[in-house]
Amino acid sequence: MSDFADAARNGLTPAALEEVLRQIGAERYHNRHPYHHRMTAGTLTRAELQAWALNRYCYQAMIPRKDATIIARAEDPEFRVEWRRRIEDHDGQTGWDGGIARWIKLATGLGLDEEMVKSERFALPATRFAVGAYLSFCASRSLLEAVASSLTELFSPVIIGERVPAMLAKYSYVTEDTLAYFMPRLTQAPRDSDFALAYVRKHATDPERQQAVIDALLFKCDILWAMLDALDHAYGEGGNIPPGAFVPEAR
Ligand SMILES: O=C(O)c1cc(C(=O)O)c2c(n1)C(=O)C(=O)c1cc(C(=O)O)[nH]c1-2
Repeated sequence: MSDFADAARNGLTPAALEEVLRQIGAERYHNRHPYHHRMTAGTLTRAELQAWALNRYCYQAMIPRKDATIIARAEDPEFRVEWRRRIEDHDGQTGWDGGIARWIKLATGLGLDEEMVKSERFALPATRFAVGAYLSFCASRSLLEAVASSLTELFSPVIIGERVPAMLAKYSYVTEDTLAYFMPRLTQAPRDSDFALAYVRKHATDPERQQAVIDALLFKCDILWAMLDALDHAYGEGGNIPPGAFVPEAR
């Protein structure tokens, strides 16, 4: 395992930088997390799947606000035109005909109450902190770091490809309709990450900026990892549900 602490020490070519970023994904993306492994093995309880959907809703709902923050900081109109498609993907044209609405469908398909999920009141404390940390990272760091932090999306088709077939095969109550969120992501995520990767390759021109990009991706992997750690701790066997967080009906 690498720590990537001084990976850009001597300066990297764009291709070498991309290689480091892909290595980070291979080593640290949340498809390596035990919670994900249990999901694809078919051994999560229905309560654990519900808790995952409920908590991930907070992440999904924050994404367009994060992207609006990035747009607000971008001076290049061509960049803004490209980036605003991300907001449309999640909000749709009416607010409730895009990705956020499809995530609600996933949550209700697993048996959760729509208003309860939307309220975000029953998410884990760590989910809230992780989501807030991602938002404030993108508001306070350089535009380059904010763009780089989205690069986990390079790897999301991999995790979606593991998750969707396994969920359909292993959980009798999960239907294709329930998982409709993920189909558009398979084309949206590569489109978005191709643009973000080209931007990073072009603008990370010295060792300091290259290291900042590397650290931004590490940070983002930590955000996603921390969210699954928190689910495991709360809802895994012998888990501790924090006061105020979602309590499944039958455990
Ligand atoms: O299903 C997943 O595991 C997964 C991961 C990620 C990611 O890697 O950040 C995103 C998504 N899904 C996703 O659906 C999504 O819209 C998204 C936006 C972003 C981002 O950082 O801007 N990541 C992700």
